[in-house]
Amino acid sequence: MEEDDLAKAFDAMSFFRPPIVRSAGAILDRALFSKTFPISAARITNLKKISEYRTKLAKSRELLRLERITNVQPDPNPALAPKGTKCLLLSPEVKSEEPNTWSAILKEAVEKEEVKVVPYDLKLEYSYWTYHDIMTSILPDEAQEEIPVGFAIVGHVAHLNLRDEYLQYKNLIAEVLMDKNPGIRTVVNKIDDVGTHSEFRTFDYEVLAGPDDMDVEISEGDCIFRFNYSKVYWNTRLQTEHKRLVDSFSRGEVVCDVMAGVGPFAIPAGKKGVFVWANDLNPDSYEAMVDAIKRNKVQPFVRPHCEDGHTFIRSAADTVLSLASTGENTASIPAKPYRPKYWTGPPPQPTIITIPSTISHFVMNLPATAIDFLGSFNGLYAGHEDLFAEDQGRKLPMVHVHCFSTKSDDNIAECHDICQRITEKLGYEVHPRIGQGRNANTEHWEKLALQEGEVLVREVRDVAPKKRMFCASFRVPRELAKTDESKTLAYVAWAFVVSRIHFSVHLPETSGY
Ligand SMILES: C[S@@+](CC[C@H](N)C(=O)[O-])C[C@H]1O[C@@H](n2cnc3c(N)ncnc32)[C@H](O)[C@@H]1O
Repeated sequence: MEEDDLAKAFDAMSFFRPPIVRSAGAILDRALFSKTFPISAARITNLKKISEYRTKLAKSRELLRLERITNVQPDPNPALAPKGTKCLLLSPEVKSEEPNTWSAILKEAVEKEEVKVVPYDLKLEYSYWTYHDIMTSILPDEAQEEIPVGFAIVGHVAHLNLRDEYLQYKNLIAEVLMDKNPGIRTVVNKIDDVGTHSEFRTFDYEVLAGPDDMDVEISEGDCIFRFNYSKVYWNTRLQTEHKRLVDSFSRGEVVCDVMAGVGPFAIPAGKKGVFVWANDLNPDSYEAMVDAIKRNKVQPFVRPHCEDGHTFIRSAADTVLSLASTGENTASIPAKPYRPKYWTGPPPQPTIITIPSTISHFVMNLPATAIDFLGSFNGLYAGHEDLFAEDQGRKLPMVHVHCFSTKSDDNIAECHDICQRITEKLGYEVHPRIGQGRNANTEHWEKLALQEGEVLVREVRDVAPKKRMFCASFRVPRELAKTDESKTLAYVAWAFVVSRIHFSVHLPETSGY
């Protein structure tokens, strides 16, 4: 857009403003938002010339350019409109009574009697204005600076987290939000911090508009999930993290999702042919995950569990290992029902896939406390060390543990903080991966070739002004997988004492963090 074009667009924006209706706190009266703007229109006498004049008047920049309003309208004259006469809406600068405001193009068209410039009343109603327009018009001056715009949409539910100063307008905000987002039927406001309500990371809420119906259906990662949003954890903002980890798993691997929720890692992973041992302690999450497994037809790949993550880490490793001994280490994938019309051969056979005997990845997304679960990896494969002997070509599992830390520009202090916490809980000293870019591509763990004790700390998202969520990935150390727990407990106690006396980490000058 040219500079004066921009200026014109800006003028039009400031000309077409909704009426000021300072009724915050009161009932939303939609009728008060109707406003008539006296502008002009070019009546086109010959219908066939509409498109020609539309182009010409656009060129002379006299055509009205207003979002969501088409500039070809029925003629304002009630006698002509039914006959199909059309007009082109003009910019507010073009006045029907003042030919000196017309361009040469317009003047010439009028002289040729192909166009007549007539007054036009453009009526804009409540339905025209955006959420932001309406809130600007309703809220008092002191509340204009940060009009609430951020909310999560989970199915038909809009989830607000209003700041205290906006609570007095909460019902108005909710009503307008619902009016302006046709897919939203219920608006709720969070009334405490996630996690304070329950260990299952659910939240207390208040319904601001619509029915108290929290049964939602959502789609993520090409999968459908149905759950009650008040009973289970769901966060739309984790979509990228879910996809990132799922993309990094390979078909045919075994993944253990220790805190799986309703399955946003597990179900899409299953859909891509990854075997998933998926667990959540919350019975409602477990139920929703069972439903999602059926709904998305991933039964051969995803096995749901409902137990404490501390014990699940070990029981999952043991179960996967014992499958071969009981002959249950295969999955049967039904053949696709489609067959060519004249097929006379035998029905297509299911595909049988062998499930590996060891787990390739553990996912632990419970950022507030997941690091505390790391002790369970001690002795994970004690007595089965030969499984990971050099000649077996098998790697110890990767652990992807989510956690919170502080926020900084380079994440260096945070990487060390996270590694120190992992060291303490694991009973094995780990350190940040050196020379790794802050947000390294993790699609191929093999290519990253993490060394034993190296941790790749990846930023996930900011959760508060001073708090960031991370995902720390590392391979279970060989020593640790075979260590018996009594030795580890002694190490943890020793590490704890040492960390209280002195703990310092030096970052090599070449660090790429
Ligand atoms: C932050 S949510 C993450 C859920 C899911 N992975 C996701 O990405 O949406 C953490 C989950 O851990 C579950 N949880 C809490 N304590 C647990 C425990 N001791 N063992 C297993 N799961 C637990 C909660 O019920 C919740 O579903």
